[in-house]
Amino acid sequence: MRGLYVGRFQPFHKGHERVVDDIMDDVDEVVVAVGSAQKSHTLRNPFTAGERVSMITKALEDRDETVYAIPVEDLNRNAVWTTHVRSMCPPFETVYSNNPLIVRLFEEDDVEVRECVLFERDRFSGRVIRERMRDGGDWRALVPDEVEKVVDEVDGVRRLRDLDADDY
Ligand SMILES: Nc1ncnc2c1ncn2[C@@H]1O[C@H](COP(=O)(O)OP(=O)(O)OP(=O)(O)O)[C@@H](O)[C@H]1O
Ligand SMILES: NC(=O)c1ccc[n+]([C@@H]2O[C@H](COP(=O)(O)O)[C@@H](O)[C@H]2O)c1
Repeated sequence: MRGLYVGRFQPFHKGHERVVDDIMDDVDEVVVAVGSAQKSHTLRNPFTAGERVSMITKALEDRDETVYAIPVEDLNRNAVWTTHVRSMCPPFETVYSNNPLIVRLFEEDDVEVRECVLFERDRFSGRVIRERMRDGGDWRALVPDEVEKVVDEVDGVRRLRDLDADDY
């Protein structure tokens, strides 16, 4: 059985890692859909799809279960987005999400949706991490070591600081 977990993962953090580990208790393989794949180089979406795939693949490579990290671009038609996701991913039976739109779209498609338990959401949040990167706070403690390496490899903190605040 495969489970689908959708997010933007800007960046992939320890809260996401915990969710994937919880999903692995339920299913044999996890499909991580890297949403808004076309977006990068903005304050809300600083990292490319390839960089996010690299973060997820490396952070989870020591797990026994197979993880597929698949970029999925946004579509200007919510009504057919689930079909679009299916067309990009290996078959899955269950979706894990707290995003109300995603829950609704998959439930209308008769797919079982399960809630993700939030893990220290006040710290483990993409927004908090991006703000710390910009402001010089300690973001490194909030992401897996492998994600820290990918951010450093692409000089991600400097990229974020150079971005225009109006892009958020
Ligand atoms: N700390 C966390 N614990 C458990 N689930 C989380 C946590 N943070 C995010 N999630 C869940 O992971 C999914 C994907 O999250 P997403 O990529 O939007 O990260 P985020 O931290 O919410 O980022 P942002 O602050 O940029 O919106 C969502 O369903 C979200 O609810
Ligand atoms: N019509 C669409 O393209 C559509 C619909 C629902 C969710 N999504 C995407 O799913 C992802 C959900 O992730 P977040 O939980 O980070 O918002 C985002 O990338 C969002 O753009 C896209």
